[in-house]
Amino acid sequence: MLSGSSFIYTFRTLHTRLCSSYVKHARFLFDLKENDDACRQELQYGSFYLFHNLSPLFRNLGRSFCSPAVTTSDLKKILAGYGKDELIIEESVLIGSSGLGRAEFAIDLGSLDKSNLEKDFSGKFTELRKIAMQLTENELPLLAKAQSLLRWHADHQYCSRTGKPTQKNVSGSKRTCHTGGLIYYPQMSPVVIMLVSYKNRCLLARQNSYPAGMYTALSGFCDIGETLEETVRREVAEEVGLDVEFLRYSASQHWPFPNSSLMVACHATVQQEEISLNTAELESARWFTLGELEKALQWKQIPEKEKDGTAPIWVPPKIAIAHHLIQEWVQEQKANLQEDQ
Ligand SMILES: NC(=O)C1=CN([C@@H]2O[C@H](COP(=O)(O)OP(=O)(O)OC[C@H]3O[C@@H](n4cnc5c(N)ncnc54)[C@H](O)[C@@H]3O)[C@@H](O)[C@H]2O)C=CC1
Ligand SMILES: [Mg+2]
Repeated sequence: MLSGSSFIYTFRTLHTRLCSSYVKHARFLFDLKENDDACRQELQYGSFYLFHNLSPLFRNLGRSFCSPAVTTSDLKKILAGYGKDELIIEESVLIGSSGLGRAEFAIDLGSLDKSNLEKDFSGKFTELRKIAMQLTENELPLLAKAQSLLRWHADHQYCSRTGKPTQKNVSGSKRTCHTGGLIYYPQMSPVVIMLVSYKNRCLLARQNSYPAGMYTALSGFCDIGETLEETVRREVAEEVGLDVEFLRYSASQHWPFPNSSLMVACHATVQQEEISLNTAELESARWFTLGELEKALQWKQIPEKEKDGTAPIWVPPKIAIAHHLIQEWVQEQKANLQEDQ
């Protein structure tokens, strides 16, 4: 067993090692983002995640799926067959770096024939949303980032001031309108998601577009000029007519569906039970007990309807930050109950 001081030493050494590799990684990516020559050079040795009209390529591995990272030389060989090797520079975006310290890129090959590409790369281009629940915790954020960045470039081909085409830098971290001297950077919309609670129950809601039986935490886009705290208070007032008393930050998540949002998750308490539902926004909202939520969290896939046609209550899957908030609240309630015993 480690003594106190050697434990601290080991922890510090480990921490330093982790930090220095993290710092190296961050500086490496910073250089590639800012320096076109360095990024062009790295494009020779990187790996590529392939997309077709924003759908990533997947290979079926029997019980799971993976999105293969293709090397530059393999990609070059195949693109040369289409007479399109220049796409590597024109269309690639930098999305991260591998454990081996090589850059990772994403490229959308939407201008080429989809079924031929699927044969060439032995996979299928599949909508990310359809397959998201089957991906690992590392794979989904990387593909979500890649898809969001590729979508942003596809949607920002022209300058909104001059109407002239914009040019991507090599890494794809920005686009420039050289006529107007304007630079555009990829954007995410800030969204708050809050699990409102009152005493020992919490509030979940559903919109009529949600799948049957699914309830989730309240959420809403930030209006321009608002702080996150103001958005939480306004959205809760707008959607269910309650006044937030206390707010506690929990975590955040990049959410690519349907567009790139930065989800900021928190717990909020209110001092009033009576809900006044805004039916223009929500189909239903109600208070849930600990027992109901424990049950709702147990579903690993969308539950079948009951014989009488009613849908069991379920909550978003683990990939959604709403799941994390609900899970956190359940753990806290259980801990409170244990303390009271
Ligand atoms: N990852 C997660 O756990 C969850 C993610 N979400 C995401 O949060 C986002 C916001 O959810 P809602 O409650 O529907 O928002 P909301 O309550 O603000 O209502 C949506 C409406 O806000 C307006 N709006 C204002 N700014 C907008 C913008 N930048 N982009 C799009 N619409 C804008 C539109 O009229 C839209 O119909 C959605 O994209 C949804 O997918 C929602 C719940 C769970
Ligand atoms: Mg909302």
